[in-house]
Amino acid sequence: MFNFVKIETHKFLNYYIIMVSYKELGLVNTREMFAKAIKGGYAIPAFNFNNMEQMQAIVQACVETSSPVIMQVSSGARKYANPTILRYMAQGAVEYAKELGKNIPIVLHLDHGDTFELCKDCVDMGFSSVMIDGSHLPYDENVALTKKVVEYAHKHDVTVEGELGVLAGVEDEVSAEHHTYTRPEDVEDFVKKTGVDSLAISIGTSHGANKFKPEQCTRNADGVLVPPELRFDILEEIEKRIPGFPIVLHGSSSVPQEYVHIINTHGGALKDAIGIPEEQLRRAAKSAVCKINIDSDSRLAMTAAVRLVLTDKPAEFDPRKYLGPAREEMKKLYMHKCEKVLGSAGKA
Ligand SMILES: O=C(CO)COP(=O)(O)O
Ligand SMILES: O=C[C@H](O)COP(=O)(O)O
Ligand SMILES: [Zn+2]
Ligand SMILES: [Zn+2]
Repeated sequence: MFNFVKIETHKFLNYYIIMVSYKELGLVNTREMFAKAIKGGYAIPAFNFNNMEQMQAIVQACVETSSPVIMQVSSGARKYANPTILRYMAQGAVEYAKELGKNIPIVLHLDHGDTFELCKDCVDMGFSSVMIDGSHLPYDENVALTKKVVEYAHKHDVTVEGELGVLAGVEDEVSAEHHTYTRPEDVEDFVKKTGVDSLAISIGTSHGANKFKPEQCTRNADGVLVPPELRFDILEEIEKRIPGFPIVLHGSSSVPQEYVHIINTHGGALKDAIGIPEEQLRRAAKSAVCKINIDSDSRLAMTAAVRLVLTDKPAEFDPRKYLGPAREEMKKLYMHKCEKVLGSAGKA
């Protein structure tokens, strides 16, 4: 019934873990989801989670809006929450969605996998999708590593996301104004040689809450900072070279200024927090972009809600009294993304 994987960690002692297929957990891979999203002109939300409140908020929001969803975990999340606990949380998410009355398609995805071993571990533990991010490597090494992951993952019907081009910002230790945009002339070769199911590209987004410096922005009539536009010309060129191929956008938080304001007026100190305007994400979602990654906005929603409660009710010390409102705020944010930005609402 069970498949055991032997992990040799010691000369004399062998450890075994139970291999699970994501299908046994009620999860789905991204194949059908992406095909429908490209045809329908919308994008699937890929929300990161690290804890129970985020998981619950994602499921509640996607059930209520009837949206398919990709729940993703980074290696940092695996370290923070423990890999086994996260896997059971994803399984719990599937059961929770049913309990809430809707069997929405849920993908459990590894975000920014950096080694073959990590990706293999996730496939063996029941992930239905993995990202191998070789974007920082020389091109040929990125191809070789990605191909190796694809070969293993596809044996288990797990889909794979690769990446070409370097996102500026925290991830790659390059400063916010330096991007290495994806070279459209590489994408066809990369997709053909590796067999990946989707491709993350770099067209001006970046990770975190400081995506642009104020000097890179202009001001609109209301005095609000407007960042430079994403490189839609590169996206269009990529679409021409690999028509209908699923494209992924990382670093797509919008950094809602309401949250930044609440945080900064309740003891916080966020400086120059600027994100991707929603209008540009709406435009991207209509194209071959079929997965949009959002993590920072959820962190901002949670932090704003917690700061509000702790400032306004300094005698409060029951975590449920601040994590509960934080969960409610994240749910509102996720619903907004599905309904008003990505267009995934009603597509489950
Ligand atoms: O790309 C992301 C996760 O892989 C998240 O991006 P943000 O930091 O813009 O939310
Ligand atoms: O891509 C980065 C994601 O936002 C995950 O971030 P993390 O590595 O801090 O968990
Ligand atoms: Zn990357
Ligand atoms: Zn990312």
